[in-house]
Amino acid sequence: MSSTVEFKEDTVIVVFGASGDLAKKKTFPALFGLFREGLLSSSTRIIGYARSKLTDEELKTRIKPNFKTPTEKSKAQVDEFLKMVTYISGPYDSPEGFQKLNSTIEEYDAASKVKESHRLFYLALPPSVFTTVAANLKQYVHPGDKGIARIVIEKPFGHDLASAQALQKELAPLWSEDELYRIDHYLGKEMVKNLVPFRFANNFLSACWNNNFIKSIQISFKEPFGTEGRGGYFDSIGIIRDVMQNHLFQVLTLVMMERPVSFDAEAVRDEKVRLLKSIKPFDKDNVLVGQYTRSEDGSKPGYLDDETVKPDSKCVTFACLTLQVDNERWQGVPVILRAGKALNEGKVEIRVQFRENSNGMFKDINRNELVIRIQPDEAMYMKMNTKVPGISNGIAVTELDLSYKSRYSDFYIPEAYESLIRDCLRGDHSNFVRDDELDISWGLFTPLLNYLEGPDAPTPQPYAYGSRGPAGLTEYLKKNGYVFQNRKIYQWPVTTPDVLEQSKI
Ligand SMILES: NC(=O)C1=CN([C@@H]2O[C@H](COP(=O)(O)OP(=O)(O)OC[C@H]3O[C@@H](n4cnc5c(N)ncnc54)[C@H](OP(=O)(O)O)[C@@H]3O)[C@@H](O)[C@H]2O)C=CC1
Ligand SMILES: O=C1O[C@H](COP(=O)(O)O)[C@@H](O)[C@H](O)[C@H]1O
Repeated sequence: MSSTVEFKEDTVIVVFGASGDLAKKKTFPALFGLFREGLLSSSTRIIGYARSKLTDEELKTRIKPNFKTPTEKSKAQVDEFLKMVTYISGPYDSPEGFQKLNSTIEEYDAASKVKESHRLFYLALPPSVFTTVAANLKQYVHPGDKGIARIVIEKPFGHDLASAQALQKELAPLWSEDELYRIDHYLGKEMVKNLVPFRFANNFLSACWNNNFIKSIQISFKEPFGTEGRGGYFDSIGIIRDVMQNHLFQVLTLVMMERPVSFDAEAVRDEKVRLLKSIKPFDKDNVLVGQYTRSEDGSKPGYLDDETVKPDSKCVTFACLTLQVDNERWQGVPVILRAGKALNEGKVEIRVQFRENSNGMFKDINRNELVIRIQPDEAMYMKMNTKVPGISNGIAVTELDLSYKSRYSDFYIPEAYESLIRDCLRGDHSNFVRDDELDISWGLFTPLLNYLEGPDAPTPQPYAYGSRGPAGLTEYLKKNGYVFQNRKIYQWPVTTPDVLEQSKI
């Protein structure tokens, strides 16, 4: 059966791990969001499944507070949506619950007289039970030739190359790649989804998107909070596994891949894989790692203050890596990946710096820089050198600015999970991770992680909670090709004459 069949009326969605945090904070609110926007049919049946003994009403009470209800109409939609939700309590590792689930779905299908059963299984579960649940679902709840089943799994897809391959080996005989949807929620973010159209639908960009014009690329993830409350969990993971190997690498492939032959999911993913294959092994001597300490004012704890963390932990909560893509388009362009927790702000952005203007008529002219802000407040701005307005002949830095808040104030931008669940219902794999992407990215990260977690690991540089990162950061960025713009001649949002006056030809 075709993988691109769209699931519409009478679809059954089962959320495993329904009693957990992810389901409560992301999965159910996303389903409600789709319903609210008219993108989920009211004949959909949603079944929560978990081990906890809960009634339908208890599940509903638990999930409801996280629903977004911006209008009076949407408040009224909550009860309507909750009528679609029921709960089954059952084990993950034995047949009973799965058999009950199957008979419940069969009853729904019979009542709605469906010709073909459409079942979406969402595993909001820890990796320790992924394969057990996947196996039981395949055996007891898959509709076989009576319908189509899709299964969504959440990261982590392994801890290193060997475990990722082992997970894949267990899943592959059960669920075909066509049925499997590996979520990386960054692929559902508006600005990330925009990368392909932005890059390939603008001819001027295509012409300069290469090493003849681009000097460096930086992809940066900053979070203003630490691991408070989940340090024990984070300790064996670290920031590189947590956000770089997955989220930032997904962004990187979309920024740097070649033009796919079409929007077809496999065409896009083939190009991502080709790009990944061109990345050179990381240079372990060109890595900056850090771990946060107590904030300067003492109000926020250091990483090691968490009792669930080993007192001598070398866990990396901040990392900066520089990689090279060894192909004709990108040879010689450093790509800096930067990620950290407990920093001075929350921000995820891509910065593309262009080569300096070679014309000698200007002095100290700034590089053009394209900033694509993924969050908060989606925006794209291109820093340009222009004449100071008025009588002056000075050159000033200003920006061509696309701020979504003002340009698209009336548009509804879905949450990442809404967008991805919708893609899954439509049978569109473009924004999901394919198995071979994992092999290559883990193949690149595993030697680096082995080094950082091995006997010769460098001690992470301390940085205070709430700072920009370790002291060596600015130097590191400079050494690897990112030039910090001259702040004296650039102000946002208002550029006043006295600022502009500072730069003259
Ligand atoms: N459409 C919009 O919303 C627009 C908003 N703006 C806003 O204007 C402000 C300025 O924007 P922008 O010029 O892009 O600059 P940013 O303040 O975002 O910083 C530019 C870059 O320089 C780095 N940096 C910051 N301080 C230093 C330092 N002391 N030494 C070395 N590197 C440093 C930043 O790293 P790090 O992140 O670590 O600080 C970042 O990579 C921002 O608040 C931006 O959001 C500008 C244009 C359009
Ligand atoms: O996967 C993860 O992502 C979040 C950041 O997601 P965002 O959508 O809020 O940017 C991060 O906090 C978490 O540690 C990580 O596991």
